[in-house]
Amino acid sequence: MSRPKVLLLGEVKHAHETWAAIAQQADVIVPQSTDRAGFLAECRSGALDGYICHNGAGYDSIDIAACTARGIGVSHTPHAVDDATADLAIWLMLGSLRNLAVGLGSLRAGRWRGVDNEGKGNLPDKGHDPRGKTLGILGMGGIGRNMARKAALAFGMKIIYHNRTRLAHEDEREAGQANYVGFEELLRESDVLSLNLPLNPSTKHIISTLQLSQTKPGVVLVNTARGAVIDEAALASFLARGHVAAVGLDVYENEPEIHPDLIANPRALLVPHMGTWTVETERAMEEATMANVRSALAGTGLTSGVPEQRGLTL
Ligand SMILES: O=CC(=O)O
Repeated sequence: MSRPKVLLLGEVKHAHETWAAIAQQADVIVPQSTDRAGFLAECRSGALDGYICHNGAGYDSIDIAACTARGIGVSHTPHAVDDATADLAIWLMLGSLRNLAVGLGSLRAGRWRGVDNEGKGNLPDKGHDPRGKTLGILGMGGIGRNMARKAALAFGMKIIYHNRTRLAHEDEREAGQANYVGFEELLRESDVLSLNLPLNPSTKHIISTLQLSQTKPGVVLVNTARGAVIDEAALASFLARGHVAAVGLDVYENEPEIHPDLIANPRALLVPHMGTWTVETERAMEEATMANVRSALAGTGLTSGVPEQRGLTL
């Protein structure tokens, strides 16, 4: 029997031993093409068949329906990213509540807290403490729950959430005594609104003009999920008008482009998609990806297949 083939896209940065074990079992193919057409031709030559093991929690870059139709199983790395992404969401939340983007930017421009040596300029608005505020979480998967727990335990926040399905009582308790609410109530009641849901056709622009107009004046918005769950132009306009007091963003609709009004707005705390950018988390993600590769090679399917394919034999 011929050896299975494993196509490697990108490079292994941490999990070298696991990768070496895979290379003993399978022929590793590293694509040589430098453009899309060439790459597709290489895939057609037989390398891509069977499984796609994606190194990432979000898999909006993969057409799952097309894969399912062709019998291709797809995996992702859901749990490995939870801590690091939730940590960044907390950081963005605290930084936005405290108007830190203003201070960070002005300090480097030689203006202490926004004011230069001659006293010109404006002090940033005073920030707000998280304690006692309501954190609304849209999307209560692993990252949402992790953030909820930290926000409740460490910062004394009250947690409400909306999700496609309500969590079990025990899971709500562990997620900082989170209270399930309807979508509109979430918009109305949140002092901080954090987006922690996957991007797919039904969540694209789930936050747009209508939804933003239902939020509390002075709301703080945090997004570590995917840029396109928010209508970025609508967000920039609500921020410019001050209805949204501040935003903390790690993700954007057209990365690496960012809406110019967000770049220009000192109340936008902006990070270039670094939610999982830690040594430990990158390693855990690679290991999770390779666990899927090894399980597929062993003929036992995927260890963390995407939810859309749950129950299918692929
Ligand atoms: O954005 C990061 C991921 O989807 O894992």
